[in-house]
Amino acid sequence: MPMLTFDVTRPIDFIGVGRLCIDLNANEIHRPMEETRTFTKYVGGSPANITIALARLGLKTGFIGRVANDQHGRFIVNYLEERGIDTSNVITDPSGSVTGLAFTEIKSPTECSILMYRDNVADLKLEPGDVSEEYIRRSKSILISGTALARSPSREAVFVALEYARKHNVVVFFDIDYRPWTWTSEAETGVYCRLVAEKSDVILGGREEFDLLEDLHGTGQGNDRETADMWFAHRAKIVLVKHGGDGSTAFTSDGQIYKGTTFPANVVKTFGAGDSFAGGFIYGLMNGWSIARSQQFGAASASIVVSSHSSSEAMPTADEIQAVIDKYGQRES
Ligand SMILES: Nc1ncnc2c1ncn2[C@@H]1O[C@H](COP(=O)(O)OP(=O)(O)OP(=O)(O)O)[C@@H](O)[C@H]1O
Ligand SMILES: O=C(O)C[C@@H](O)[C@H](O)C(=O)CO
Repeated sequence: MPMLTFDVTRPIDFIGVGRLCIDLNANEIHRPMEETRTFTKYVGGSPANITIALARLGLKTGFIGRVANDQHGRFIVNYLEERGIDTSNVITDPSGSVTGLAFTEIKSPTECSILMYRDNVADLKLEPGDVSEEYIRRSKSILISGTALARSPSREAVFVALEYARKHNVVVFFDIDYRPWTWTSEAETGVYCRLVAEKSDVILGGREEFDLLEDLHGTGQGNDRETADMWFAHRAKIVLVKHGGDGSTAFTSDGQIYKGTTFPANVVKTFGAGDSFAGGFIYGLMNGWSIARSQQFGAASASIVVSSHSSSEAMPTADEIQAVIDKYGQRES
């Protein structure tokens, strides 16, 4: 198995980069948004959720991002601090931007959708000058979310973070995290995500997301093996393709394939699955576990989060995840 090398002398385990937002999850589940009256507020944004997952698992985490200078921005920073996430590199944007909102509709356990409000959002105001080389140099790993590439100056800030990560041997996780709201076109998404994928050590995405990087327009028609080989020709050591309720497939640059199964869940909603999976999977890799065990840990974590109302708030502890694995057995295929 190709090992990722995490520098154990670094004081920070993991830094999330990009989106800090608010999720407003429908309280009246099994109803369309048109009939939904009340929502519960949680911290959201995929890289925020993954960082919260890893903090919950006990890693030393930090974040690089911008929040709006409003009550929601302060809610987010306070929440991260309560969770033990270092916010010294979270900047309050002074430009009058707003906090990104994700309204979630839970029509049925399988029919969920997200409605995002992302005009003039603070997270995309992140500037290259906000990214501290010293901060990144102190971390073992960083996570880039594809959505942070959707607009300048956040796009340039991501490339600066990548340069520092490469320079200081910081492991780069890239989650394609495609959200159509913030991009101008699929071609634009493909171009910028490819540039980051080429420089990343571990790439995570759904089949449709990888298709966008291969000019297949998110059809779900691409071939996982060919996808993996495309990125192994660059820098990647692990390519993980997520397949929803069908599990995931991990490819490693030494030619191995690992099929990850799912754990039983009382599904409330499907969103949050990818972020909780990523948290558990990254945690396993950072502990030096096998790919199969890391995938299993991610899948068990996801089974807990899809059975809950929130994404961030529901991120489980290592004991809670292990209890699921113990209950249902190893479920490796
Ligand atoms: N219905 C489910 N029941 C149990 N586990 C699930 C279910 N859906 C997803 N998972 C687990 O979560 C992992 C990631 O899910 P998925 O492929 O849906 O990610 P995603 O598309 O990034 O999710 P999201 O909806 O959060 O964007 C899967 O590989 C699986 O282990
Ligand atoms: O990533 C977002 O901005 C929304 C998330 O916080 C939400 O919980 C979700 O979609 C998770 O998949």
